[in-house]
Amino acid sequence: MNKWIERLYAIAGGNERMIIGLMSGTSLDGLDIVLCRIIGDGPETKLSVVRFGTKPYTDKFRSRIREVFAKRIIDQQILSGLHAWVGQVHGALVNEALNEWGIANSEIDLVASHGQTVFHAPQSLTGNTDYPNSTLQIGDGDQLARTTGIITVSDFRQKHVAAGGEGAPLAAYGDYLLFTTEKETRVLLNIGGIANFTFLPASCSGKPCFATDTGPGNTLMNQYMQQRIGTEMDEGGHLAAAGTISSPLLKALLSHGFFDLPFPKTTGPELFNLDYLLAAQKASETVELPESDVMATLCAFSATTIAAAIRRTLSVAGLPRIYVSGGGLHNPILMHLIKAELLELEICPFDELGFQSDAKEAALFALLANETLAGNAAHVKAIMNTPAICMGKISFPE
Ligand SMILES: Nc1ncnc2c1ncn2[C@@H]1O[C@H](COP(=O)(O)OP(=O)(O)OP(=O)(O)O)[C@@H](O)[C@H]1O
Ligand SMILES: CC(=O)N[C@H]1[C@@H]2OC[C@@H](O2)[C@@H](O)[C@@H]1O[C@H](C)C(=O)O
Repeated sequence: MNKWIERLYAIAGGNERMIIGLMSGTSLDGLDIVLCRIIGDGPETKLSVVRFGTKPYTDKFRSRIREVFAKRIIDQQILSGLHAWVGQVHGALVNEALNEWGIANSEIDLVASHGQTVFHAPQSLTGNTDYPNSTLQIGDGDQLARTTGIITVSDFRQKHVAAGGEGAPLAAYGDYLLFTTEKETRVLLNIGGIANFTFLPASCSGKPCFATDTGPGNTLMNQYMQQRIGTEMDEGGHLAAAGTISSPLLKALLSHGFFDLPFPKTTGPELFNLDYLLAAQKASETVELPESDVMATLCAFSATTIAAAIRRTLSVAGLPRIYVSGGGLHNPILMHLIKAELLELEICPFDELGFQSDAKEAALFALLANETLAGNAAHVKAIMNTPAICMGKISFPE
């Protein structure tokens, strides 16, 4: 028998696994690397974070990804090269982290890698029913397995798409296993480039959980800052704080049909980008607005759409408590606007749940890999309202 299949068989048959989860988000700040000890599986899962770190990307990495990121027309030679190169870079960063932590690669059972999303194309975005929903993550799992010598599970979103989903959000599964309680209805809001939340009704209510994107989180604000000011982000929301919200521009930004779609739904910077902003500015005759007013309006756009989406859950299972993670939590203007729109709800940082929020998304992919090894397709079906599936593709080092 192939010795790696034998090893995989032994890992799958055990009750405790050391799994490294990797997440690379749309903000391109770095690779989140979390080492999890996972005991059990399914509803019995116990996950603890052994180590966590974010390995910052170089400017070269960022600019190479931005050559293809969310663009419809690109150089295929570059995309092909990036797929392999990102796998190598991620593998090298895992090796570096393990080395710094004083942990041998041979102590790790699996790497669970999300990869880097470069294009997300649900039919709701493309309007083209000749093709199924699709989504593309690069950073090849074989490269990771070769570079680290560790069995790698990657490309999780494709099975969800193949089963009729949009490939996202996948967070609901891990959120449900780790953070559902009997009495408290919770909304786990993550404000990354795109904002999304998992609705977790108190288990005593018997209502189903679900996860959905709400629209832009930080992506539009970041893109505008990068183009107009030359900085990665509006640190502390200072520029937005200096401006005034433009009602006509906000109204034009809010007019897209995405916001009326039922849950669950997904989106990305393929829609929410500077062309989208310019079209809204033209439609509302606000092309000449000062930069601070545009930033104040973009901040209000994210806050309004996040709050409106959460408001739609309020009738389902009592008033939820909102736990916020993602970089948007560090933008005081954005948080102030969200709180102002949801005055009756308690809104607190996700870390209050006793779990480091920056490590959460990477840990969720470790957990999905754990389920794939355990063969818990039926749990996925029950929790995520999909057909019975196990997600991810398995790569051996040899
Ligand atoms: N101090 C701050 N002030 C303002 N904004 C901030 C601050 N810190 C982080 N952010 C915002 O959060 C972003 C990073 O968020 P995060 O790391 O959650 O994104 P991501 O994981 O790449 O996104 P996604 O979840 O969509 O893939 C930054 O690019 C910035 O827009
Ligand atoms: C296609 C894609 O990469 N989507 C990401 C992105 O980042 C936030 C939001 O958009 C969410 O839908 C998803 O990530 C999380 C981890 C998810 O799948 O749950």
